Amino acid sequence: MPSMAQGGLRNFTENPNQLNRKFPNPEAKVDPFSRKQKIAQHRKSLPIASVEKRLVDEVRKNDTLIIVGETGSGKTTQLPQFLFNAGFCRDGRTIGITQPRRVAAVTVAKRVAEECDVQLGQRVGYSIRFDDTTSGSTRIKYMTDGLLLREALLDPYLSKYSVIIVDEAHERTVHTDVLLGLLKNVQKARSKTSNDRLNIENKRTNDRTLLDKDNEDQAMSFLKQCQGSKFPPLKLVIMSASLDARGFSEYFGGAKAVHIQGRQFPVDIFYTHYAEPDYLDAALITIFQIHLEEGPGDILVFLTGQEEIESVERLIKERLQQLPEGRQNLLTALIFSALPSEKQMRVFAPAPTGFRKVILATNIAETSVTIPGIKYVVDPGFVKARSYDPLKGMESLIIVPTSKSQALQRSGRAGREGPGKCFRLYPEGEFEKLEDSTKPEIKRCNLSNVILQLKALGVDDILGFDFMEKPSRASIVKSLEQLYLLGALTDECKLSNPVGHQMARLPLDPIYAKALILASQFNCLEEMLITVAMLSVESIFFTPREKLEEARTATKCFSSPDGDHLTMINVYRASNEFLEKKTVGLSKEKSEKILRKWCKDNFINSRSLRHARDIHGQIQGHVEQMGLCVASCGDDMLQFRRCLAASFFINAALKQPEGTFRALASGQVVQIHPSSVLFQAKPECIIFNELVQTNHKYIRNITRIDYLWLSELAPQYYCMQN
Ligand SMILES: Nc1ncnc2c1ncn2[C@@H]1O[C@H](COP(=O)(O)OP(=O)(O)OP(=O)(O)O)[C@@H](O)[C@H]1O
Repeated sequence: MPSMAQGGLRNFTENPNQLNRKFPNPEAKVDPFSRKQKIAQHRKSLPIASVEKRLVDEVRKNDTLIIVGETGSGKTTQLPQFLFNAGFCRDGRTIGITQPRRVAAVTVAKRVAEECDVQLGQRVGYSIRFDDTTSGSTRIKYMTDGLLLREALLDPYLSKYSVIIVDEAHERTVHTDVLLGLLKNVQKARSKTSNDRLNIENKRTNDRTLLDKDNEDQAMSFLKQCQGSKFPPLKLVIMSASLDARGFSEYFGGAKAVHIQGRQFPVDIFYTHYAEPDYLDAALITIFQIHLEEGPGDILVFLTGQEEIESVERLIKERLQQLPEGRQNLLTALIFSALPSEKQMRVFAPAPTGFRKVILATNIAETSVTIPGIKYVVDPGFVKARSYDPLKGMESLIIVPTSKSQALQRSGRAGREGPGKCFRLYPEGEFEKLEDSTKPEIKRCNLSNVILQLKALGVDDILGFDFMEKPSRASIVKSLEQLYLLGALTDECKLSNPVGHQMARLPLDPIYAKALILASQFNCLEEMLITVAMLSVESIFFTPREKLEEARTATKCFSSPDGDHLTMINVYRASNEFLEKKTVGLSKEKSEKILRKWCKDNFINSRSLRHARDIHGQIQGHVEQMGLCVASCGDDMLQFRRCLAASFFINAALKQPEGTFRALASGQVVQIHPSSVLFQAKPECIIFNELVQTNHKYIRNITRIDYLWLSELAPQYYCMQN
């Protein structure tokens, strides 16, 4: 391999339209302030600080307000504090701020608590799935958009909120879009209840004689219905650095949009001269180029997923060893959604003195977060996105170029504490060709989860729901059909009782929620809990290219001839046995260390396994709360495979004469992924969980089943087809 100096120095062109290049470098200043004073000073210096009064006035005057301001201008951290100080929580109500991602909700809440000089969980807190730090005194609450949707199930008027701020609305996650529609309804309902209350009360006091008995009764019954719902109108603020203000304004009936001018620090943007044939290699070279040639500051690199991140991490470590000892001071830190939260938080810890940190991240670190120390961003320009084919009912993940607004958000992660640099690994001309914004997720995903939630919220007419951008009729109909086939909906398209309601309570994809419910009837819920947990993480095995044979031999002892689901159960159980035998009486840290070693010896990805164990515990809590019976089928794996067939019948496939498979639902020709334990065996009939589209259509997570089980266990589908 060529040395870095010879091998791959990239030439970058600098974008002539850099922003605000004249800013002084704050690192050069000696800071005489204490941390508290420093924070106060920092807050005053944010561009948003100069428009505090105007923003508060606009929120007072408008029920819905759209705020667009540069990344880092202070929207997320400051606006809630401005509104709190202006009295928006005076009557005990709360300001809610939604984020598309958990990590943003957590880190921003921590930062704002520190800025307010309060303990997290007091005035300022966060609430995300499985982790709630709020208390009765929380008035500024950061949360994920999905969590607010779940709150609406219990409190349809969202009565405890005076203001809801939908942050990073440009991301247009499916949850954001559903939330926007829902918030519009809540706003209407709340202004109706407050107007009606006002009208009725006015009538009762001013015109008592004109109010006949019936009307009075009606009015009283309405007031009773609204018991506890003396709601002031709900204020709604939509924010982002890069959203299409006009589209949002139109959706909210001509809502006002305000723009906050200015950014805190400049970020210089660089492009490559030519297109890069291998963006991972280009990223690697750029990382080392920065490390060897640029001044101090950490590096943030955007990659598309766990596998890519882990392979770049390995390559960095290998290449570091080729550098002289004094230049090996580069540490890696990883962040992606399948990583447990406490591990994700590690990227926020400063690098030890004398070291530079390189953070390898997915788009989880793209918006809202401030990672202290980041001065350089490396952006290859790709993202893994969901894609859905409603005709085939198939969802897949594909790697696609980012949009302009994503590129802008990524570069915005530098320049938050001082001037920064962003290296885009594509030519400037390519940037111009990118889409302005990302296609809303609701237009490219399976909607069964969303529809289940809307039904549980009492929205029955899904086709008539006021989406900001309506998903296609075909995908709504396909998802309704899937929910019906899973037994979540009745013939009248209402949520079924109890199955539909139970499914809506579980924070999982409907197909997995149903699998758990079915497993309690098949007496194999213990096995299904493990399966669902293991399916929720990225690849459980870790197969380095150079140790392929060794890995194959080591993992053989877990392999089940029946398929990947049973193999996963074997791994999980083996790890349990190992922990029980080897770690009795040891501290948590020691046990974890020993388990990591065991994973390494067995070519198991210890991160994925730990995460699966975590998820397992959380889902088990849910199913126990719901009163499902957690029993094991013991060694009767036939029973478990029948349950898999009953659960995942929509994803069944039959072997074709030439060794490929035909998915029964869509008719697509697919191939077993080489990572599957059934890659060689190729049984006659299988069910699978995932379709991955690269140059081939691969299916993963596969179990062998008997073809006849399909019509026996899923007659609603297979008898209908014949
Ligand atoms: N956790 C943190 N640690 C250190 N500084 C922080 C932290 N969070 C925010 N800041 C500082 O506050 C500034 C404003 O952050 P904030 O998230 O409010 O901006 P924003 O306008 O919402 O940006 P974006 O659109 O990128 O989310 C940042 O540029 C950074 O300087």
